[in-house]
Amino acid sequence: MRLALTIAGSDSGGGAGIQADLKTFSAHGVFGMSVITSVTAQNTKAVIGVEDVSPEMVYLQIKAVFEDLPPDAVKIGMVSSESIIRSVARGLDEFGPEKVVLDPVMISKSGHALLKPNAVEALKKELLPRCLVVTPNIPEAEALSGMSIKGVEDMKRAAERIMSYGCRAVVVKGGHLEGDALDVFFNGREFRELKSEKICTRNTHGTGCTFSSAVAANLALGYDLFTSVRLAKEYITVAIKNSLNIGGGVGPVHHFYELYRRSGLNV
Ligand SMILES: Nc1ncnc2c1ncn2[C@@H]1O[C@H](COP(=O)(O)OP(=O)(O)OP(=O)(O)O)[C@@H](O)[C@H]1O
Ligand SMILES: Cc1ncc(COP(=O)(O)O)c(N)n1
Repeated sequence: MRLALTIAGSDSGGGAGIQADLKTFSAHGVFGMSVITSVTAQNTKAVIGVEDVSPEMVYLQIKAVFEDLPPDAVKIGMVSSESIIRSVARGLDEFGPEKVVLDPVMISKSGHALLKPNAVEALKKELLPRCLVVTPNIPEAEALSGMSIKGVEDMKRAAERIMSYGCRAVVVKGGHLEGDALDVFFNGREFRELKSEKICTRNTHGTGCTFSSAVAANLALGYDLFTSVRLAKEYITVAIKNSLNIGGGVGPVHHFYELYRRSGLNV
């Protein structure tokens, strides 16, 4: 059995964060483990409360997992504050996982800040250099690169700037731009574009969390980095196509559709 760890925030509504990550790991047949950085009270409509876990407790969860169940890949999502970022960096340094995927979560789909504005610099300095791949959406890539992004050429320039912080690859996700859902992969040598048709739905809660944890699951399964990203793009596209119209706001993507379909169960 391959093992994957998510270090992220809890979403009580089950659509994003830790909950989306664990569902994604299970759908890939990978054993999922979690380090909870923050507890959010949220649903499809809003985030109504956020309480951070103490930095020491974040570190202890990492230690407990690595000392007994060393993961084959790690995904990092919401890390909220500078002190939590430092605890995660301490854990990564101590246990040295090679395959780390960072989804630099900043703002929820419902518009709530999930990263303190003064923590962006810590994210760049402390976490980017310790990651194999970073997967920002357009606003996150703008914040990390300090440039505005209007199209694919800007996505490529931003990816180059983000690489300069020391990660080994970047995927700039284009879900927030008009037109096709086009993502740009850059590994410092070549750019590759991953394109799918834009699916017309408002139910896209948790797309970024799901995409990055699918990349981590594929890395844990032993695929190379670009194959892991390409398979994750296929996974998120099916998950959005079958997203769930539940709740009164932005509904979640559907993780088990492909699994159910293959096993002949009705969904
Ligand atoms: N409507 C859509 N149709 C098809 N693919 C989409 C759609 N929206 C997003 N995607 C794809 O989903 C993945 C996640 O991209 P997105 O830009 O939504 O991330 P995100 O904003 O970080 O998500 P989140 O809001 O959950 O943090 C990317 O591969 C993107 O191309
Ligand atoms: C705990 C947590 N982590 C990440 C997101 C981002 O997901 P989205 O942008 O789809 O709201 C979220 N809403 N909550």
